Amino acid sequence: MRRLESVETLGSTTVICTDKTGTLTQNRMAVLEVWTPAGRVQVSGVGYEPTGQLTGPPGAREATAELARAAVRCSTGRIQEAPDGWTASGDPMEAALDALARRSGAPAPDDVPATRRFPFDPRRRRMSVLVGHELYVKGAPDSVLPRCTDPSGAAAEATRLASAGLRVLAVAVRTVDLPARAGADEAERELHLLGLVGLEDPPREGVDAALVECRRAGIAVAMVTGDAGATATAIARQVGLWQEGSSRVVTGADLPADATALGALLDHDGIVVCRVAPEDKLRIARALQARGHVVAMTGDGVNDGPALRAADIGVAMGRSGTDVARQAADLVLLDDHFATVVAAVRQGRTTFANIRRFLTYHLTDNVAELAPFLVFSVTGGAVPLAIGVLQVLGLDIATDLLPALALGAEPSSPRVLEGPPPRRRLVDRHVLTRALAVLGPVEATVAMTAFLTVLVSAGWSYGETASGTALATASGAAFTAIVLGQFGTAFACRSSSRPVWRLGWRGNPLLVGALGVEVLVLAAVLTVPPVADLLGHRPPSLAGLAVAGCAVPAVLAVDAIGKAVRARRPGRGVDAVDRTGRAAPPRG
Ligand SMILES: Nc1ncnc2c1ncn2[C@@H]1O[C@H](COP(=O)(O)OP(=O)(O)OP(=O)(O)O)[C@@H](O)[C@H]1O
Repeated sequence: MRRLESVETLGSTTVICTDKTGTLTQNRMAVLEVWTPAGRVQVSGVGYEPTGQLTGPPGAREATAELARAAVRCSTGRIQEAPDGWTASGDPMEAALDALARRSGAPAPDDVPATRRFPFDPRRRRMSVLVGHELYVKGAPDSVLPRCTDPSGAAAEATRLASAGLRVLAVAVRTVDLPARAGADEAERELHLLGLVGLEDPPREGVDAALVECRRAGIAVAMVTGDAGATATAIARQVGLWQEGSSRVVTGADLPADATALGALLDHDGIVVCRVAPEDKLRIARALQARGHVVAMTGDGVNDGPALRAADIGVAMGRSGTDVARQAADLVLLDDHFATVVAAVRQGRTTFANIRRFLTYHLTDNVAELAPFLVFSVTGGAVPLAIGVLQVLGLDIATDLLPALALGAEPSSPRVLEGPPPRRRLVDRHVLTRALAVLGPVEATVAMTAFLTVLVSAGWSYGETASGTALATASGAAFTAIVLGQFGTAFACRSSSRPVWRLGWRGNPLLVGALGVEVLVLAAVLTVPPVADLLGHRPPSLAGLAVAGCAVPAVLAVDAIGKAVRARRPGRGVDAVDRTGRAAPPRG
C-alpha cells in the first residue's frame, strides 16, 4: 500500500477494472501457431526453450523462419539461459518471438544497428524498426493489416487465432528509402505482410476463485484491455469472468462519448472492454464513479498514470509495470496477480471493521466513566462521586489499552467478503447507538449498582456523607465493574452481528492475552497500596465484587439482544450482485 488511508477505500470497492496480461494471465507467452500466406504452422516447445518443433508445409515453415527473423529484428526482448532454465529477458511476448526464431532455424539477426525506431504505442498498437533500407513492423492485426498491400485472408485468420484465446501479432516488412524527417505514419505503409503469430498466455491459477469471491462480495469486475475483443472474450471465458447473459464485449472506439451513457453501459458484472487507449481508461473510471461506484483500476503503462490517479484505488503492477504507473498508484501488486487485488479488498474491509471495533470499545468505556460524574452533578452531590479523575486515567491508560489494540488486530472474518461493500462512515449511527445507548449504559448501570450496594451495605443513605473507607471500597467496586464491563465489551465488539458464543474463544488470541493482562493490572491497581491510595480506592467487598462480576454477563446478554433485534430488521443480508448482473451499489 503506498497510501495507508487507501486501505479504508479499498474495502469499499464496488468495481474492479482489471487489465488482462499478467493480471488475469501469467504473462508467460509462447507461440502456438503461425499463419503465413504459404500456410499454417503449428509450433511446439517447452516454455522459452530455443528448441521445439514446427509442423506444417515446408513452404510455410520457411516463411515462418523469415517472419520470425523480422519479428526479432523489431524486438528487444530475448530469451536467456538461467540456472533454472530458459527465461524471458524483457517483454515476454518478444522473448517468445525470439524462441520461435530459434525453433524455426532463422538466422540470428545481424549486428547492424537500427537507423530509426518507432516504438510501440498503445494508441497505434504497432512498432517498427528501420535497418538500412528494411523497415520491420509488428503490431496488432487491425493496426498493421490495413497498411499492407497484400493482406488477403489474413483478417479471417487473425479472428480465428484470437477466438482461440491467442494474442495475435501481424509482422510485415517494407523496403524503403525513408526521408530523415518521415514519421511513423509515413514509414509504416505499403507494407508487405509476412504473416500472423498466435501467442498463448495461460490464465493465472486462482483467478477463477478470486472472481467468485468478488461476486459474493458485490464487486463487479470488468476486463479493460488493449488486446483484441475475440482474445479478451476467450480469456474472460477461461477465467470465469464472462457471465452468459449479462456479459458483453465493447471496443474502446465504440464507447459512448457521453459519460452518463458510458456509465450505464459499463455498470454490469463481467464486461469486457477491448482495444482501449489509456484515455479510455480514464473515462471509464470517471463514468463509473459518477454512478456512485468506488473504482479500483489496474494499469502498468506510462500512459495509465491519469486513470490510476483518477480511480479511487489505482493498482499498479510491481513486476511488469512502469515507474510512472507505480508512482500514480495507491496499491502496487508485487506479484501482479488479480487475486491479490481481491486479498487487498479483504484486508481493506477487515481494517475498516477493526477500526469500528476499536472505536465502539472506547466509546462504550467513556459512557461508563462519565456516568458517575453525571449522577453526582444531577443529585447535587447527594450521591458521592463513584470514580475520580485518576481512576478514569487508570481505566483509559492501564486497563483499556491492550484489549483495544488487540481488537484492532482482529483477524479477517470468513464472512468479510460476503455481501455488498460497506459504504458507511467509520462512526455512524450503528456505532454510536451500540456504544452510547446499549453497551455503555449497561456498564454504567452495573458500576453504579456495585458502588451503591457497597455504600448502602456500609450504612450509607441518600444525601449523607459516606465514610472514607466505605467510599474507597465502593469506588473500588465501581472501578472493578467498569473494567469487567470492558472485558465483556471487548468480546462483544469482535462482531457487530453475531453473539459472543457464536464467535469461539480462540479466534483472537491477542485479545485473550490482553484480557489476562487486564485482570492482573486490575488486581495490582486495587491491591498494591501506593497505587490504590493514589487512585483513591480499595478492593471491593464481596457484595461489591458480586455485583461488579455481573458486568460481564449483563454486557454480553444485552449485546446479544441488540444484535438479534438488528438482524430482524429488513434490508440485512441483501445479495451482492442482483440477478440482472448489475453491480450492487455501495451499502448506504
Ligand atoms: N511490443 C509490441 N510490439 C508490437 N505489438 C504489440 C506489442 N505489444 C502489444 N502489441 C500489440 O498491441 C495490442 C495491444 O497491446 P497493449 O499492450 O496495448 O495491450 P495490453 O496492455 O497488453 O492489454 P492487457 O495488458 O490488458 O492484455 C496487442 O494485442 C498486440 O497485438
